[in-house]
Amino acid sequence: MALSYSANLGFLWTELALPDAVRAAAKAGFDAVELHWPYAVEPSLLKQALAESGLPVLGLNTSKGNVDAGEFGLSALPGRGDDARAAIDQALAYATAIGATAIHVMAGKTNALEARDTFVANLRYAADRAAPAGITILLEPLNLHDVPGYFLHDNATAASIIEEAGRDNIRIMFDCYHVGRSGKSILEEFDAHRERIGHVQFAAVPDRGEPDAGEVDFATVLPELAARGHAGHFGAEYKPRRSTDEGLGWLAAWR
Ligand SMILES: O=C(O)C(=O)[C@H](O)CO
Ligand SMILES: [Mg+2]
Repeated sequence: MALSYSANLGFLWTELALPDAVRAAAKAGFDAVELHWPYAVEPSLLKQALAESGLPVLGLNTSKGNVDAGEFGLSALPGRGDDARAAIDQALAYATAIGATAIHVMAGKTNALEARDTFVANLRYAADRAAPAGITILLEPLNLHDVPGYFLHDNATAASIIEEAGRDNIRIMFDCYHVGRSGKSILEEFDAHRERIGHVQFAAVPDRGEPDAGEVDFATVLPELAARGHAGHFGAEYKPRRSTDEGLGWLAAWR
């Protein structure tokens, strides 16, 4: 079975302007692109590059908030409802302008008692506004080594939050790197939450470099995830050890 790969342009070709990174991903043979925080780029420039390349754009993230204050997302932060909803509106407007099909609503760093209720309310807000445009809302557990204090750090919690939110267009962004870095089995976690998974990402564990090195044998794990039911793209969200182009041997080898 041929797998489809998406280039995460938050990490790949970061030396290029975003529209040129889209062109580089197409030239390298990727099937799609996905973004982190594209907001500084005029959407029409991105749209033009996407149209030229013929690649779909899968998703983007809501704003991190006040980075200088250490924020990494807003949607689970009690008392920040206006900012969280503004970030969701911004993401929806940008996604609609470029034709992106999903938005990762970032929870943020908090251990407040009201965090879960706050996150559920903001996810419902996002899902209800995204539904008419056919956009999926993603939530992503991040490992606590990389993002200490992040509210959402395991798939079981993500699944129960989705259940509680009660909207059909909310899914888990299943990042194999975060699962592996948390010391869990990628296949077992995938099986446990398969019905709720909307997108899959990957990178070497534990260094987050190219996926053809490290503790996880992605050359067999990714086809196994496809065989177990993942029909979508696999998002290459890794930090190249040297240049992006020098590290693309895996893409040709796994085709
Ligand atoms: O860090 C990740 O794994 C992500 O996918 C997010 O977009 C946040 O950086
Ligand atoms: Mg990820």
